Amino acid sequence: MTSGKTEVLLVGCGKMGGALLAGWLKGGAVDRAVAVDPGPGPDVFAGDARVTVCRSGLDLPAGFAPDVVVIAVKPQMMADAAPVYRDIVQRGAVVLSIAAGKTIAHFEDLYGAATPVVRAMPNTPAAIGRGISVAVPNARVTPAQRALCDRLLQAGGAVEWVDDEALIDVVTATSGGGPAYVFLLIESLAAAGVAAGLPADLAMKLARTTVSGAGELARQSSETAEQLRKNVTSPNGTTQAALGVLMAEGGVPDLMVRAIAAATRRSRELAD
Ligand SMILES: NC(=O)C1=CN([C@@H]2O[C@H](COP(=O)(O)OP(=O)(O)OC[C@H]3O[C@@H](n4cnc5c(N)ncnc54)[C@H](O)[C@@H]3O)[C@@H](O)[C@H]2O)C=CC1
Ligand SMILES: O=C(O)[C@@H]1CCC=N1
Repeated sequence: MTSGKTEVLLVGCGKMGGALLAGWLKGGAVDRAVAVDPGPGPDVFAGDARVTVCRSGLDLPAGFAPDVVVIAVKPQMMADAAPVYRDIVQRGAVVLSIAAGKTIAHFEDLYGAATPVVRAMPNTPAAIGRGISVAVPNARVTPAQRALCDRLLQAGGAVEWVDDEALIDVVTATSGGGPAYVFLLIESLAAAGVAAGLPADLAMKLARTTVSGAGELARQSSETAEQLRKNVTSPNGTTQAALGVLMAEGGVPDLMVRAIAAATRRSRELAD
């Protein structure tokens, strides 16, 4: 922090890092950001005077001492991307990682055991301020650093903090990847409508509007999801006929358990 200003180093400015940066700039959470990415991701921010784009971590502006280093590269790129920031982290920055699987211990090994690290898992609705993140700090994170990370994550929507890092793998499986499951629902609903005879554009409009409308209703309503489902389901009606298929053994509830277990396992594998 320079005279009360918040300075961020963003490592990886792709879909998730870019969405977060857009939110920080829009909400004024960040006064200066240096975005490092060898690809075109940060180019859309080049016209913003608060943003400096670097193609490599070796080209950082001289004397740059950010308050926080946000790690937003793919876990598979971590070994290439992250080590170069050791000096800058050791100057006092908190590390905020949103990478799937990579543990707090991974960053302590990389940057030193005394490094303050927050491991967080956001999701892509952060791009419209409607995401949700879950974060866990290590013991080195000061209250001010935690508050800073909270502000940065809040630019993308809601934030929850937990103490048990193992939960982050399950969060990754549930809300991190969750938007993809919902988009698959839209795709599947539209394709099934087409298979049953609807024109493709009408089927997609019905699927997209129904899923987003139901999502908004779930957000605004005080009723449980189960009750909202029952409100649609007339006894012995059409929805009940469909749910008899979707909720049968091996149907959506069972599939979801298997899907979340598979993603959680994968998150744990990505730790290495
Ligand atoms: N996409 C999603 O829904 C979510 C992704 N994440 C996590 O966010 C991280 C990034 O994922 P995405 O944004 O989806 O991927 P992405 O591929 O869109 O972005 C990654 C960016 O890193 C850049 N990059 C590659 N090597 C680099 C290096 N050496 N230095 C700096 N930048 C480098 C790439 O050019 C790319 O722009 C991953 O660790 C992922 O687990 C977390 C939550 C949700
Ligand atoms: O698929 C992934 O590995 C990342 C983490 C959660 C969403 N995307």
